[in-house]
Amino acid sequence: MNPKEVLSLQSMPAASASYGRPPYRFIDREFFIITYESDPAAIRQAVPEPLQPDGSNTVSYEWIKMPDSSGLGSYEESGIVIPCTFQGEPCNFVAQMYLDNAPAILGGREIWGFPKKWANPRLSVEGTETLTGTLHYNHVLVAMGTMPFKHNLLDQADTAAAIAKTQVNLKLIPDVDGTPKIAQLVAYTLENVTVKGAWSGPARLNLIPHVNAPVADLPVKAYIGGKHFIADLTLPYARVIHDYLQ
Ligand SMILES: CC(=O)CC(=O)O
Repeated sequence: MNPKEVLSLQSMPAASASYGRPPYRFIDREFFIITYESDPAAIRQAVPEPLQPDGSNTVSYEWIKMPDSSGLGSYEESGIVIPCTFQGEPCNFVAQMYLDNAPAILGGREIWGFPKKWANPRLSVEGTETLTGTLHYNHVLVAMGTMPFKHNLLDQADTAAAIAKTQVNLKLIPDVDGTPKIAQLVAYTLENVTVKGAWSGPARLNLIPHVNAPVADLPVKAYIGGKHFIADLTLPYARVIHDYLQ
């Protein structure tokens, strides 16, 4: 391999790329999102400056089922998103993410800086009527959410706008000597969103303390509600909005 060939490689390992080249198109991506009030001090601790929590004291706990994801495969994901502002503009900070697909973990961390760890999320309709999300970490249940199945229609244009809200990750990559090599806030905006169905309803969420999957560090104080929607969308490359090393 000559240097030009090295620089044209998609990703490690050189012998076989771990993930396809973005942008990634997701077909029938199914979301279950429970929004709740949490502890303002816990939210402030989880959000890296210069991002600011948006003052609502809310957190969204998510399950996402992705049966058809170009460049990645089929997988499920679960995690925590915190509504914030960056320089006064609204965005969502992705605080924790757990999933069961190696290409999506590797590509997600290496390109966008998603805070991804391996675990076993599941989104399903249990007992014919209850939309149910679970997250197991090392075979131990750490999160369970429930919502009635498709009770109230949600506006599809509002849902598409919510999906296209700017998302922000904290990308951290150490250098070979252990010092930070990359320390950035990275933003991206989902594109070409087509909402295929969207529903709302009451929801309940149980978060269980676990040191390696600390979802319960953002405790539930009061429920706001649940949303369930299915959409096609594209994840493009990202942009750096803040560099901690400059
Ligand atoms: C590649 C990705 O990071 C997309 C996702 O898993 O949400």
